[in-house]
Amino acid sequence: MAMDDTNLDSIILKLHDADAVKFGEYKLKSGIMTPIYIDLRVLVSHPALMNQVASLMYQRVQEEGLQFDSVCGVPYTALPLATIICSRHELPMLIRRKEAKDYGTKRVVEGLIREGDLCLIIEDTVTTGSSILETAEVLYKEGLKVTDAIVLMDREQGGLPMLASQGIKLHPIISMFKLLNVLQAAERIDAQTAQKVRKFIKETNTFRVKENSTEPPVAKKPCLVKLSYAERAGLPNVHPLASKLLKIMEDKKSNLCVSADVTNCEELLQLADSVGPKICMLKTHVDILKDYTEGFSQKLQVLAEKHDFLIFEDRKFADIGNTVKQQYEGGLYQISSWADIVNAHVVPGPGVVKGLSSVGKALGRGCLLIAEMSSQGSLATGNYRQAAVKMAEEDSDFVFGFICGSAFSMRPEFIHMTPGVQLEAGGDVLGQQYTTPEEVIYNKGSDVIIVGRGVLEAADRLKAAELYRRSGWDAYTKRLSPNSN
Ligand SMILES: O=c1ccn([C@@H]2O[C@H](COP(=O)(O)O)[C@@H](O)[C@H]2O)c(=O)[nH]1
Repeated sequence: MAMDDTNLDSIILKLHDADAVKFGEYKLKSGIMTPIYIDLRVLVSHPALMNQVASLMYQRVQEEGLQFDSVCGVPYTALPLATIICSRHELPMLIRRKEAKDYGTKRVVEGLIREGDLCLIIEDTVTTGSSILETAEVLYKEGLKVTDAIVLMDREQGGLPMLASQGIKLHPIISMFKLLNVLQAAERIDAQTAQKVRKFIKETNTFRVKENSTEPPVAKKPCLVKLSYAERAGLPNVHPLASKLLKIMEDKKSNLCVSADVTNCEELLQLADSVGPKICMLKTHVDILKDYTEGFSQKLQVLAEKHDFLIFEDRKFADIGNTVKQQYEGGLYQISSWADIVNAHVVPGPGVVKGLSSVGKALGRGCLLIAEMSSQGSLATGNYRQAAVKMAEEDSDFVFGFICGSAFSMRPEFIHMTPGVQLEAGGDVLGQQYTTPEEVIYNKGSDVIIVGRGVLEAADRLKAAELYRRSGWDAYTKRLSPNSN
């Protein structure tokens, strides 16, 4: 059975009959209101149609000549589609859990996993492509490769080029414009409705291919962050503070955070004023200051405003929710009143984020989770990073990134920041380990370099900050260049 237009048209009309295509006012996952909603969950009540859809999807797999070792449906709507395809054609299937069990095997992907196997993703509807990316991220972490995804319905709002930029080629069966044409021709909708939806789709494209780029979006080797900081700042799900930081980084051409590990307020303020134009963020350890006063944090905020950088208090909260809430808003330092960003260990579990969020969210603050540490012998290894990702995804209205050694989240709205950076790789006598800006930003795909002693111990701190800024920025522009992989 070839996928001819008549067959496709008849499936579109059947989907409309089954109420899988709805016109009105609906909210998308991104929060945007849409005049058309595709609800393929209804397919489970229409087994004949479900079978036809699964056939169409498999037909596409064959037409494209896709080679793969296993198939994984994006939970939950695409799961029965993947099951039908795998059962009919005797293909090994993987099931991605949305929530890892906290008993038994604790697996996030069920089925036989062999390192390096290629997995084909099956999805019902694509808008921005973020759900496919989330599933691909989980599969990557299990050691699998993902290069292709088959989707029944592409809303044509940027998912295809966004996924291409991340190394995944999307194969849509039905496009939004095709759907509208068929429904209009069959007089299921009038011209005005069709036009309104077309206009909406055109105006709400969530991904822009770089201007002056003549290249079509082609599938590249999977790369975590091929988008520019500016592009990521405009993503629909990005945290407002992450968006602000990404814009600052783009405007100031700086992915440098200076770690102001000095012990008196005046020196810290002088440092902030001096290196301010070179940095996107200043990191503090307020509890090492000998002479902290409330006036100090006010002056620091003035400097942050003057030089356009964010303040990150590296407090590393690590207690139960009720305690961190008090540590964050109260005590001597009243951190929540002046620090844009704080961070937390994931050891206590989600309560630590909930406690901090109960104070910081309303103030527009944000949080980073410590997924890895730069110190020798750190115990934050293995599943630890995965736990941090899960916690970040559950509270992404407050958590917007990670402290880590390399980028691992496939969600471009999360920011990765890496400490332990100097111009020469090495370490100190107390177990700190250093890598270079090039390694961190270009090879490891992280977004921000955090530099302390590399700047603080230099004879000329401003000159050193400029060296690190340039080094970090050059590595970032190299990463974005079309020839890099
Ligand atoms: O894993 C981590 C987490 C935080 N840090 C902090 O970053 C700076 C690094 O200072 P350097 O002088 O550049 O070594 C420091 O404030 C640490 O507390 C880290 O190093 N590693």
